[in-house]
Amino acid sequence: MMEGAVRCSANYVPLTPISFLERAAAVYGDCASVVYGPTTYSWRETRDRCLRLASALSRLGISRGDVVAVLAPNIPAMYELHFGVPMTGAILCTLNTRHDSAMLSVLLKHSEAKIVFVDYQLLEVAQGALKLLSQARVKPPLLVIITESGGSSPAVPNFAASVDEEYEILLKTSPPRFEIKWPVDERDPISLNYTSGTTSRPKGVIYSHRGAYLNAIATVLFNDMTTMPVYLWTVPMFHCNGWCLTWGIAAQGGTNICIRNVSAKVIFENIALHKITHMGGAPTVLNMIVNAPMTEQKPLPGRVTVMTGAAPPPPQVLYKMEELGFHVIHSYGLTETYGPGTVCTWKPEWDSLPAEERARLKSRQGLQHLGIEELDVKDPVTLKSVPADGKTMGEVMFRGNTVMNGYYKDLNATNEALSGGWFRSGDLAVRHADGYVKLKDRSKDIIISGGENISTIEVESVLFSHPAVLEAAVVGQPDDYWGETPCAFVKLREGTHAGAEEIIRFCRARLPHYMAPRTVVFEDLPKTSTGKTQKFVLREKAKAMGSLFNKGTSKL
Ligand SMILES: Nc1ncnc2c1ncn2[C@@H]1O[C@H](COP(=O)(O)OP(=O)(O)OP(=O)(O)O)[C@@H](O)[C@H]1O
Repeated sequence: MMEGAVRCSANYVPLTPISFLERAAAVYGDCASVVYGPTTYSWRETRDRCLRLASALSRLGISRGDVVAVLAPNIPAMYELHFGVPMTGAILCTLNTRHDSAMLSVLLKHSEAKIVFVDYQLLEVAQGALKLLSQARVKPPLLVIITESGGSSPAVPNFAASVDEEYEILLKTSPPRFEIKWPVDERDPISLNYTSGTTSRPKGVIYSHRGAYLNAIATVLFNDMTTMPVYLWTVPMFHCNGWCLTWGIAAQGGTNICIRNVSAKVIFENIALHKITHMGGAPTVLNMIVNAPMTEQKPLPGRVTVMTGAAPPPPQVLYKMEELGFHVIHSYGLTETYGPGTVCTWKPEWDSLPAEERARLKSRQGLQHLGIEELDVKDPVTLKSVPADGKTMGEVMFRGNTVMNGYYKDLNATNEALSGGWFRSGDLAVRHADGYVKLKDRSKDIIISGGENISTIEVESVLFSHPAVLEAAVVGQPDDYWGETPCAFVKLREGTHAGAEEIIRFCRARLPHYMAPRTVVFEDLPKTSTGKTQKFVLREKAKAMGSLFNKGTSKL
């Protein structure tokens, strides 16, 4: 340290998003913080409720380092837990609302959660998980139910017999006087996020107060969120803490519009009702919006910025969103990068390009946001950067302050993921001449046919441009001659028709012959709750169909 410099509480405070709430209550005290149906809280009330929650938690025995889990949709309690739990020094573990009892019991056991907060509509699945824990002689966590009306919800028959506490009653009976347990070190854990489990068993990703603070700010900045945004909660808060905007909205004193279920109708209604300025959604949500029947669509009251990510957005969908007047921001990241890690920063000189070209440029994943020091596409063995030629593929790697602390109880996996001083994403990409990164595939999804790499994302974007195609996913089908051939799973728009031959012909006219699907299956696509297609399910199906070569068609 330079002579004369000191480090003390006057000039150094560990970074934590808890500060966002403290400031929001001071600066935006009377402004709406959380709206849910007829209920509206102000920032002062939200802070008061979070402090009550923290004092209730400590009364229930929660202290620094404990894990508190929650299984709930985007309701006010879910939002409050993002502050109330860290205020006690504990770690918030948000569970995926689509998990079954078996998976929940695995995650509850792994996380060693002391308490689990459960929305009343998810009580049965949670109780199933607790029963499995008891059967395995693991002490189940205390169950706190969240009802809609302070413990007397008729939707929960005799809940008193099956749960330990009720959320609103806990809040009512706990004083708002609570001495916040600030992080001792800003690297202390704030949350535990299990990955979506698209390609493997979920891994417990540890977020720190510092990383959460920085990623929330970076995300607010690249979403052009000025003071007091009105944010519609279409992204599940359980997914990377709502892409860190649970905390980010507090940083800007915004209003959180909570909704229990997401549909095009609900989205358009809420946008009009609350004058939404920002929202987010995986490409499947955007697809839902652009395909909404005219009767459900409503004119936008003003500029609505939509952050998309979690899966590759097809240019066609981006194009249609802009046509409807939405301003789309494309970001890419992983649970391990606190959700958003990149942004496809828009350049003014692109404004004058044709709409389709603009969508193509925007479908690229872009470059690192402010919280990430460096993003690179590298050879995974030599760690050499690939040339910016738009062709050479490498693995996307991240380095910076918004990369996870590690995987909970899995040091080997942590060391592997962070080896060489970079976080290895497992995603394959190229770098374009302007430096922007374009994802080609997950390394587990890429198809290798006759020694050539086929980017399933590229084939899917061609399929999406077919007027009858609503959704599409491409996987490798084992083939005795080629190794693998592309197999497309397609869901058609209602009221349209297209046969397999036509789809194949359409792709062959727009792609090199070897990249066009050889097989087309028409059916609904299996999805995770975070909007990703479960390609492993489709791969199994394609495998079960057997090699085309044996059927004498593969050499076409
Ligand atoms: N904008 C995007 N474009 C393309 N793909 C994206 C984008 N954003 C996220 N992804 C994909 O999502 C992945 C991250 O997903 P997430 O961390 O939610 O869990 P998961 O990878 O689905 O789960 P698991 O690791 O258990 O399989 C990225 O590695 C990438 O493949």
